[in-house]
Amino acid sequence: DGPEIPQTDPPTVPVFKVYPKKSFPVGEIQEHWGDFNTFRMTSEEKRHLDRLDETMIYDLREAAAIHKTVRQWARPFIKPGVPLIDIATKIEQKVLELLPKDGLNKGMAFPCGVSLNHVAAHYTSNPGDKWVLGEHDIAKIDFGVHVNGHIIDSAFSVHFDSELDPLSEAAREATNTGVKHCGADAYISDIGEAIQEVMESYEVTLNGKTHSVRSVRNLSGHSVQKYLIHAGKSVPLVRGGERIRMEEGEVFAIETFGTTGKGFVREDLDTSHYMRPFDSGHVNVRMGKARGLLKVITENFGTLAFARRWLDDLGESRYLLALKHLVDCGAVEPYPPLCDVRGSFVSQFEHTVYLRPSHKEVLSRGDDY
Ligand SMILES: O=S(=O)(c1cccs1)N(Cc1ccc(F)cc1)Cc1ncn[nH]1
Ligand SMILES: [Mn+2]
Ligand SMILES: [Mn+2]
Ligand SMILES: [Mn+2]
Repeated sequence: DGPEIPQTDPPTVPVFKVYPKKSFPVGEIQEHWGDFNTFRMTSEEKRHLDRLDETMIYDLREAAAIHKTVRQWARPFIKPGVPLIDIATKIEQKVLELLPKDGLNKGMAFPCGVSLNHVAAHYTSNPGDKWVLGEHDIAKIDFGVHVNGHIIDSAFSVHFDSELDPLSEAAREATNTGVKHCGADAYISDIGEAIQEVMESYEVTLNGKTHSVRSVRNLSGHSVQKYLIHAGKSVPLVRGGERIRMEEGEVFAIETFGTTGKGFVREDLDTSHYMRPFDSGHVNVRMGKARGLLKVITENFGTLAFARRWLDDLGESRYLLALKHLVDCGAVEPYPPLCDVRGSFVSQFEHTVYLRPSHKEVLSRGDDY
């Protein structure tokens, strides 16, 4: 590591050169939820355990520093009249510049989603998408950054009509409540209940009609592991979840979605997000072009999610039939946009939280959200 290099405006210096010897900013430290956890804040043994996983915490903080730098830089051009494809590609390109991109060691963990209005998640422009952000829209900007497979998954909502303020505020506060209720040994069902209570305490009036904000009941936060964006535990947004506990050492993406619609999302519109199953092992694909495409996907994305347009960036063309074949034979999983009813509006905020032995660290906390 040479001497630290000050970040430029606009940011162009890879973040590991700005912070020498892994002195990346520390995320927001919170105590674990529950008075059954007070022993953690004091015990020497727990602080000792904190120090054991140095590489992971530094990788997460580096990825978080990049997420925060990029979303601050991007905010001025997330405005009405800007094509959605430009928002997604500019954010992705800036992430790759600040890492910098290094094969499967440093990169995007999944595509930059730009989901509008009743579309809650998993929408990003496919090649040729001409859609433009509108002044009455609410956009969910959701992107992932990883360093050595350690993923920061964080998202925020952008809107322009002040009528939508309570809808955005509801998700922001519900997510912060979820984050606050995280802790080693905390029940994920208790978190869901706390989230729903805050979310549904908000109401929003649109075109003279007042709605109580609802939690989307079939979306959830999720545990995260190395190179695996959803690691098996889901954190519900409503009461009545399973009595499953969070555990020390786990990383969670805590995300909440508020809606003026049904509070239930279905898959709709064209798929743009894809990901190989983590446990897929070797799949023998008969169709030649599909076999070649699977090789490109495995080499460039591994078990991380990718966008259809990223295949074009790699020089692939006329790949849709081969991609469909890979989906049909289970070699690649599609993640279509998740939509509430048309005409409804959905908001989202998301943070990545690390349950360290002595404290929890809200890695993606910035001074924006
Ligand atoms: O809805 S999920 O599939 C999920 C699975 C189990 C519990 S939540 N998903 C993980 C994911 C899947 C595919 C992607 F391309 C990107 C992410 C949550 C999420 N999407 C965006 N941010 N966080
Ligand atoms: Mn403390
Ligand atoms: Mn996300
Ligand atoms: Mn997530």
